Amino acid sequence: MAVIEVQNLRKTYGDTVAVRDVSFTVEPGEIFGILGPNGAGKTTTVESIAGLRAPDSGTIRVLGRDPGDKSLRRDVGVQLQESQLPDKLTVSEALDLYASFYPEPADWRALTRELGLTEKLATAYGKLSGGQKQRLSIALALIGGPQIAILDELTTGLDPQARRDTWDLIESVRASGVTIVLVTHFMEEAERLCDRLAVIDHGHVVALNTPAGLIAGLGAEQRIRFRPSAPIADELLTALPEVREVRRHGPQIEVVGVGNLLHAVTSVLAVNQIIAADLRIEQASLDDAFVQLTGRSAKE
Ligand SMILES: Nc1ncnc2c1ncn2[C@@H]1O[C@H](COP(=O)(O)OP(=O)(O)OP(=O)(O)O)[C@@H](O)[C@H]1O
Repeated sequence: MAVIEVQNLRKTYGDTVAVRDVSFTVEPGEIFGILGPNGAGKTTTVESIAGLRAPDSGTIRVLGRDPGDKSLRRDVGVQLQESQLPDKLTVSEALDLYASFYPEPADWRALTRELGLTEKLATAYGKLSGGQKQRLSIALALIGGPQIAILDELTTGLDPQARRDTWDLIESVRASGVTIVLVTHFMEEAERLCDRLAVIDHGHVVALNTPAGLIAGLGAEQRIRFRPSAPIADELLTALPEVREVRRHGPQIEVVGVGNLLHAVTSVLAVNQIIAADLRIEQASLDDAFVQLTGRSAKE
């Protein structure tokens, strides 16, 4: 059974339609990504799932319950974009306070270790850097030992090393059985972490698939370049259904095509006892898929 079901969600703020018509389900134990350009409606969608916004229409079920159901506070951990704590509260005080809300809190010392916050336990919230505040808000989302964690712009403001550490943490949280909903605009993050992604644009789901499925759905061309160890006739390659074009660049051959191009080309070479030296492959990325779907780059 799906742990989150969103059906025809719609939410407006005055004249602004933030979410027009969004539907998707999240399965137990998956890392589900919500990807989209600025203002696409991602935060409004996850805030509605977290019970923080009342939809104008549509239905949401979280663990089979209404998002407003108080019993969900224990089961759903939320890290939102702009969580604010009192400036004078120290990191350890904040963790103690949040842990006290839950009957079986997670071991926050282990969490802070994984998040690189151990040295900041005595530091006041107001004195933390943006990245440290971000890491604390992730720890606070996980402290209740939730079944579902909703993380909005998880690694924004983190340096590349901290971002990678956070990815490792998210993977270990998932390995412990937690379902994760991740709002992101980092393609690398989406590709590395997410099992499935909903791409949201102008308040609609424009694609719903695995990262690999989104890329394959482009029907995008791939290019393979190599130097054959012996002469090869173009016809041997152009006869393959995957191959669209063969170009020659001096000793190098460039093959342009679709589908499982690499397998098709290397099989023909093997049959003809030709070795492909200096083989390079250029493939479409999730970024390409995103641009094709939304007409914009995620970084804009
Ligand atoms: N509280 C609010 N009052 C009025 N308009 C809002 C409010 N919150 C969001 N909006 C508007 O609703 C639309 C969707 O916003 P939302 O924050 O859900 O998008 P988003 O995809 O999360 O964007 P971002 O990536 O920039 O955070 C935007 O046009 C935004 O300006």
